[in-house]
Amino acid sequence: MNMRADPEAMKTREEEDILLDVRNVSLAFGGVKAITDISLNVKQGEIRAIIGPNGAGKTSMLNVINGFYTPQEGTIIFRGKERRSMKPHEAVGQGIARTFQNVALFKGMSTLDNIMAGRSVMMKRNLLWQMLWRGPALQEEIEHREKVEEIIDFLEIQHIRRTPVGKLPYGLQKRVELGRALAMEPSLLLLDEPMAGMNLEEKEDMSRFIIDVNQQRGTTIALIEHDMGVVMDLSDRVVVLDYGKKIADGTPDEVKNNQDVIDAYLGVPH
Ligand SMILES: Nc1ncnc2c1ncn2[C@@H]1O[C@H](COP(=O)(O)OP(=O)(O)OP(=O)(O)O)[C@@H](O)[C@H]1O
Repeated sequence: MNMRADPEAMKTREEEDILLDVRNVSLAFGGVKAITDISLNVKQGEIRAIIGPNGAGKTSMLNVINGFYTPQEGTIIFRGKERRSMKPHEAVGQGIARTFQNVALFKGMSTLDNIMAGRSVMMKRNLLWQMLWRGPALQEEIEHREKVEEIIDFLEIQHIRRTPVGKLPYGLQKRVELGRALAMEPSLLLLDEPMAGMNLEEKEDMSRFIIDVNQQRGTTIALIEHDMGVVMDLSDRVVVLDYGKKIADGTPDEVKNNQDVIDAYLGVPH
């Protein structure tokens, strides 16, 4: 049978490609509608951007995806399974990790320990287990440390491994935060404004690492970013929100030339 000619087979293949499917989600805080009936999906292996003017609902959407907020309406299907409510720590267990708009690291701890802290969510052995069975627990810790070292090499931050992160320039702090999220080995990595507050050189470095994470580690990425140049360069597909609604969804070129998007950014009333 010619698979190309079979619409059902093609549909199934497309569904298999979808890692995250957000369907008709609405979220309100009291009377404030942060998200109104938004559907979007993230395909396996892509870099997906969520953009829009201030207050458009981007962060709310990221918080819905990672389980921090439970929407009043709609469904979320991740890796083919529907879920309605989930705690953020469960998101990590399911393979979703994120970074934050303002760096959220343990400032007094070293780079190494911060990334190790990300890894600790994956450690199976609890304290009692470690006391009773030192051998296997030690072996497990060695394996986790090897993974952390691999991330430190990958992000080229060997030279700051012992430095307390509070003493690092902002761009490097953001890179350590990326490392901590990678330590969770996510299948979906959420980045909330990864370039915020960075200078041009730091932005170029971060862009390169995001592409490397995607291409070399095969991690699917969904990101919020205000820097349009970065978004258009990095993303495979872009969804545009405005006043909590989806106004466009497509390739960077399609979105760039969409009149609703141009109007939203220029502040044209609609
Ligand atoms: N916890 C909350 N309580 C009440 N209202 C909220 C809350 N979080 C967001 N909102 C409101 O929901 C709307 C969408 O906010 P959100 O932060 O998701 O937008 P955003 O696109 O991420 O904006 P920005 O680019 O400024 O970060 C705004 O009107 C905001 O005031």
